[in-house]
Amino acid sequence: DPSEDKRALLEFLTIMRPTRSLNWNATSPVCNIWTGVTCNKDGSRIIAVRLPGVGLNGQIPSNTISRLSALRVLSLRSNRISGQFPADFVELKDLAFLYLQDNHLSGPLPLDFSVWNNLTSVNLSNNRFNGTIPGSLSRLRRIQSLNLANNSLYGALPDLSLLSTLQHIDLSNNHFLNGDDIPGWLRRFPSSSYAGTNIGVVPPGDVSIFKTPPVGEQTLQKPKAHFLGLSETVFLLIVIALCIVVVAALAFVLAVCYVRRNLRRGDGIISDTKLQKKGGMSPEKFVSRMEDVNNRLSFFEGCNYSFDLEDLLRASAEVLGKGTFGTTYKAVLEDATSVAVKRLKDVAAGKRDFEQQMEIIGSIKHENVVELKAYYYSKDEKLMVYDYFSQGSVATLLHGNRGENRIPLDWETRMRIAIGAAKGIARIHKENNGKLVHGNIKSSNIFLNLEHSGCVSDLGLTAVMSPLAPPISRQAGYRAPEVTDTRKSSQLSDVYSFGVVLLELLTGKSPIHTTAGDEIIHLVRWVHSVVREEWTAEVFDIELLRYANIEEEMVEMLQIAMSCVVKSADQRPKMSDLVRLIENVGNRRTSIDPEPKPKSENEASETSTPSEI
Ligand SMILES: Nc1ncnc2c1ncn2[C@@H]1O[C@H](COP(=O)(O)OP(=O)(O)OP(=O)(O)O)[C@@H](O)[C@H]1O
Repeated sequence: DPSEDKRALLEFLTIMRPTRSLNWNATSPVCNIWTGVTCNKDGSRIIAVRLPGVGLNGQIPSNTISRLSALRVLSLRSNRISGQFPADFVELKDLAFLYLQDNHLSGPLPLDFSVWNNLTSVNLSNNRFNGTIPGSLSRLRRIQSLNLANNSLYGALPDLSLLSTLQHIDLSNNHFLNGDDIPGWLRRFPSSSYAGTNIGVVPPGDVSIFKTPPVGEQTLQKPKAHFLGLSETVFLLIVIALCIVVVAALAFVLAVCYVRRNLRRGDGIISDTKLQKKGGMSPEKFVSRMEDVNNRLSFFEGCNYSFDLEDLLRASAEVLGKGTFGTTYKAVLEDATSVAVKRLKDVAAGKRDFEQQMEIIGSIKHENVVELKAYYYSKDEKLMVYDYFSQGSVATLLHGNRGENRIPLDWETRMRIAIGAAKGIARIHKENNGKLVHGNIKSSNIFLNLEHSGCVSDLGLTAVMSPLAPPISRQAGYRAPEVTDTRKSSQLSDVYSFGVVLLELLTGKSPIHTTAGDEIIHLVRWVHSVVREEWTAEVFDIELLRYANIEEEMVEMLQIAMSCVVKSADQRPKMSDLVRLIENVGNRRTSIDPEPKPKSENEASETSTPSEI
């Protein structure tokens, strides 16, 4: 028996107190009996410890695991391990596989990865790590898989171009990772591996060109930076206009000097009036010309905004993100009003059809549908204006900031999001004689209204977009199977996407995420497989395990979600039925226990699995 390794693990066990029995007994032989432990051939050392989802709690005590100096595999995934990355893991020099995903680890990543030069696969996803990604990762010459998704890492990416063995990387949903361009080495991986980051996205900041940009730096060469700069055509027009004004002013000054000189000489030929007629356009005329070229913003009835296109052009703008249909900006107007402006790309509809669709969308006034306030259509630009939601979307609330300052989304709020979104979508489905399709339901298109209820946005755009536009991978996790085949969305495909959002609320996982084998998988498929194999609490978001008396509701909601994501569209429930079903789950609770309370420490560690209910 590896007695020294055994002692180290027993010390680890005493402090971590797993909720599942591991059969780790001081008197029993480690190599044959102890759950999750593997020894080398002669039984002299422990080489693998695999303890996924066994209810380990708290910080890994120092000088315990680190004493297993022959360890090659360490999997402590899906527990409730907190604290920083254990500094003494540097002692584990032979480590090749490290799985610490789905825990509550925080703080920076280890600075020097080169101490583990055998590392082949690292998964630290779904934790609360923050700080930058260390450049020392580039020295892992055997690394095949690196997963840092769903943390709060920020800053610039190090150059990992030397990692020729790397086959899989996932950096997604580290919202503050940035970089103007996608580095060459990252381009060989699918875009889902850096979705939800700012890599390749214009950095947030003031990008309005109408605030006298330094020409040549932020103007024509960098079309991305122009947004509210609108199109290059409009921008060019303004530059030309300014040039003509300057030339006209110069001509005016020269002419005045010339006339004055002549007058002084007593031989004045041209009067001031003549000069003005000759001098071409005055600046005022330019403004009115511009107004002719640009249509105005079309506001919907009841909208209390008083700005116009010019105000919007002058506003400072910040990129919120790039989506399927274009880029969304936060624009702050001179009176400090903030609005969200969606700048559409690949619009196929002509002006008339576009306006008709906008009228349908803008006519929906419902507390669970984000109101379209205004739109703009010109040959080069198509804009949509909404209220700005400063809290961010449900996607941000669920998967965003997982660091120290994270505010967990409690069960009550998740239920309100689900009911609100269901009502909003049901309302949309009634529009246009019951034919309107949302077409893009996902958690980044759901916000919280003033009552903290779900509120859906970004509807009805598939109808005006080019069907030839390339499918966006970020939509993939939400797309019903029939939409992948036919590229046509329907109300029943909306139900499928809504089911995925429900699964997101229940599991806390993104629709495309990584699992134990470090393979990118589909949330729907993952939930199906877990439910098929065993009803484990692993399906539910660890954050939800803090709340008492919600297991039954979670299971009911899981069943509702599963009914939405069935393959065959006609077996899915209608949105109106879903509203009733979800309300029933919520109502039953409010009549028993109005506010689910966080559990006491003991209760939390004894959480029953759905099969035990
Ligand atoms: N009204 C709004 N207030 C605050 N943030 C918004 C608003 N509308 C959109 N956003 C955020 O801006 C970002 C980009 O949104 P956008 O709708 O362009 O793309 P998306 O939601 O990621 O994808 P898609 O285009 O498929 O909907 C998202 O993070 C979204 O949540």
